[in-house]
Amino acid sequence: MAFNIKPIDRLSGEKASEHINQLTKPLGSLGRLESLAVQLAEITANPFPSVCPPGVLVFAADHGITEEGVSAFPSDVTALMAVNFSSGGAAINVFARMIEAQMTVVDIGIKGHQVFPGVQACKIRMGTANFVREKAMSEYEAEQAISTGREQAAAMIQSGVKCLIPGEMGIGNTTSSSALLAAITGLDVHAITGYGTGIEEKKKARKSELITIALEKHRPDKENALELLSAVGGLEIAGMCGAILSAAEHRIPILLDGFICTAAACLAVLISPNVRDYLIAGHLSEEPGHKKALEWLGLEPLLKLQLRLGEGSGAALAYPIVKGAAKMLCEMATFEQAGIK
Ligand SMILES: O=C(O)c1ccc[n+]([C@@H]2O[C@H](COP(=O)([O-])O)[C@@H](O)[C@H]2O)c1
Ligand SMILES: Cc1cc2nc[nH]c2cc1C
Repeated sequence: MAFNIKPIDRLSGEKASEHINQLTKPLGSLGRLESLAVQLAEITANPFPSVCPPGVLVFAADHGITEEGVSAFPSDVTALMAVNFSSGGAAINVFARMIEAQMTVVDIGIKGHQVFPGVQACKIRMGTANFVREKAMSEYEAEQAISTGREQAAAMIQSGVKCLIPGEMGIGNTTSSSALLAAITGLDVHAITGYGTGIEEKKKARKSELITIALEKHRPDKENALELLSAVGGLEIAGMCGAILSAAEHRIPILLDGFICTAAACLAVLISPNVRDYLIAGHLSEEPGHKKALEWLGLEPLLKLQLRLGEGSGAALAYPIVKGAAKMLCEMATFEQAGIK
């Protein structure tokens, strides 16, 4: 599993930066939009980048750990939401239409034999195993899920997508993401574990306890993404990790969503550290571990809207800001063009 991710192109960034300084506005007056535009130039190796059209790629899978009562919802909701994605009624369908995004939904490990119309059928297995009892999946399955994500993103990019928005759906996946991040960052499990879909205090305490037990049991190497995914991961998290790596390989910016998506990005950075510079944090989720994950990556979120939905929703909402940064760089007049001395 080799990924060829080049460093971002500083020269294109410098050219973009010089151009921004000649545009008809006080120097630096577009604030973070300016550094974002420079980052887009560096990612794409083009001083005049475009992020249109965006592509939303949603991975859905189930989690064996739900047997332990770690979510406010039963795991059947993952399949029910896959049907909702098919019929266009989920929040991400609405936001994807709003930003004129291409959208693909991938069943990478939903429990059961149901086939979802319009959803890519790429099941690696029928949900993960309960990771407090046994490993969530084999390293081979983790690798297969990463490859699936890579292929799905490559297909989207092939069809013209210029900005990747990875999304997910998976009841129980905040437990998996907290376990992954506790292992990666070495931070206290309690500080990284939250209410997910909205569990009560007692359930949250049990959730932290289960994560601690699982990490003690499997002791994954904190720098080995495959070991981490195999021990306490999720199939949709592995899929997003592969999609993120693929976008970086193709010099396509990646707009991150919430907690689970950011956990996948941390794994991608473990696999190939250059990925970090291709990431843009769309928003800050209510899940407390998200702030820690963004700090680990060194990223500052664009929006803070108290979202905790997932699906790629927060990233889709942040997309117009990213598009605004690229459009400003490409379309504003310079002082010379406008005849202003
Ligand atoms: O994106 C986030 O930050 C986020 C935070 C909390 C929950 N979620 C979504 O809720 C589900 C996981 O929550 P839970 O409580 O079942 O672990 C999953 O489908 C995620 O998409 C997503
Ligand atoms: C209804 C519902 C929709 C979701 N979308 C992402 N995670 C979700 C969790 C639930 C429970």
